[in-house]
Amino acid sequence: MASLLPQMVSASDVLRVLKYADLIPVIEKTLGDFSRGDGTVVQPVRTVIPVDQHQGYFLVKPGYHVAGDTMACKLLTLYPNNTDRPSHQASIVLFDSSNGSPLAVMDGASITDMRTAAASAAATKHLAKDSPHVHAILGTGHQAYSHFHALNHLYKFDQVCVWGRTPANVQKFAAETGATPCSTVEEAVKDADVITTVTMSRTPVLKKDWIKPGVHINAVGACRPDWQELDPELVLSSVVYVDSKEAAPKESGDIILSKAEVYAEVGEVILGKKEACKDKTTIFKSLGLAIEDVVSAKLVYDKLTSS
Ligand SMILES: NC(=O)C1=CN([C@@H]2O[C@H](COP(=O)(O)OP(=O)(O)OC[C@H]3O[C@@H](n4cnc5c(N)ncnc54)[C@H](O)[C@@H]3O)[C@@H](O)[C@H]2O)C=CC1
Ligand SMILES: O=C([O-])C1=[NH+]CCC1
Repeated sequence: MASLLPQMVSASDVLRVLKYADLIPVIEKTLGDFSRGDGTVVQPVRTVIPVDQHQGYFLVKPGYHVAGDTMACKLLTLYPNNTDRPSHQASIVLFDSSNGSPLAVMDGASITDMRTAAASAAATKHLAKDSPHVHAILGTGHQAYSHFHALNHLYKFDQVCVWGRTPANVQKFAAETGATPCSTVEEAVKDADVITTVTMSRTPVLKKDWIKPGVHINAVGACRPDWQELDPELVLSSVVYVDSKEAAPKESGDIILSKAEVYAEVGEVILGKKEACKDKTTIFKSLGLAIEDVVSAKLVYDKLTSS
């Protein structure tokens, strides 16, 4: 009988084999599969358990890609106040769906960083005006780095601007990436064609008056119903796309508190079922889909087992 012990896959294994050239098209297709609504993807809205006595959250995210016959579950902790370790830590268990055996336990933090940025890249491809020149990144944490690399994979920006609340981290990010350090949000976004918000803020950091109309915004932070990254006036004056129409009204403070209407899932645009309103300001409100973790884990597993 085959060994039932799953293979352990470290962050360095993930980073060695997972490349945006492979991942972005896989995530783009998966966002479309998710929005088909025909059972291709089976994925409940995630379970979030508040760990109040430590100001943390425990998230459980199972999913099954029926057409790809792939199933996995991500277990993620979100501890916003961590200082001696990352705010997001995770493991993904990939299963053999034909017999239920666990195939691998993978580092889920590295996969989360990359698959989230790949989803934003896919959304940007469909919702931003062609050939954007300037990308502004608000935040300097893990997602700031992954979004820098994923969007650079897609576009040759003339400039990437970065703002963060901690000046030393802005300088570090700029030195490591070549981005332009900015001391205010306004300075970072004023010429931007694409804006990515990847902060842990619970109150709006980006205002409507500071941006050029017609920009595309990847709103990646603020994953709790009472957390916001975007000024409600900005949300209400934009065309709002989400990853999941089921999750957004339950989880996104930017949508719930502004009372904005969701126009479509980005997957519906990818499928050609809904319009990409590129002449307007567009927002992709990303909350993160379990199925993104499932297909990314499968990609990692296939790469590792074929090499
Ligand atoms: N949509 C999705 O699929 C995912 C979303 N996220 C979210 O993206 C955001 C960034 O995640 P990571 O980069 O992994 O976190 P991180 O902990 O590595 O970085 C967080 C960044 O936010 C900044 N920050 C914290 N409080 C702030 C405030 N009040 N105002 C402005 N900046 C503030 C920190 O200085 C840091 O630059 C978080 O909100 C996280 O929950 C993370 C993973 C997946
Ligand atoms: O999808 C995900 O893994 C997360 N979304 C917000 C925090 C983590």
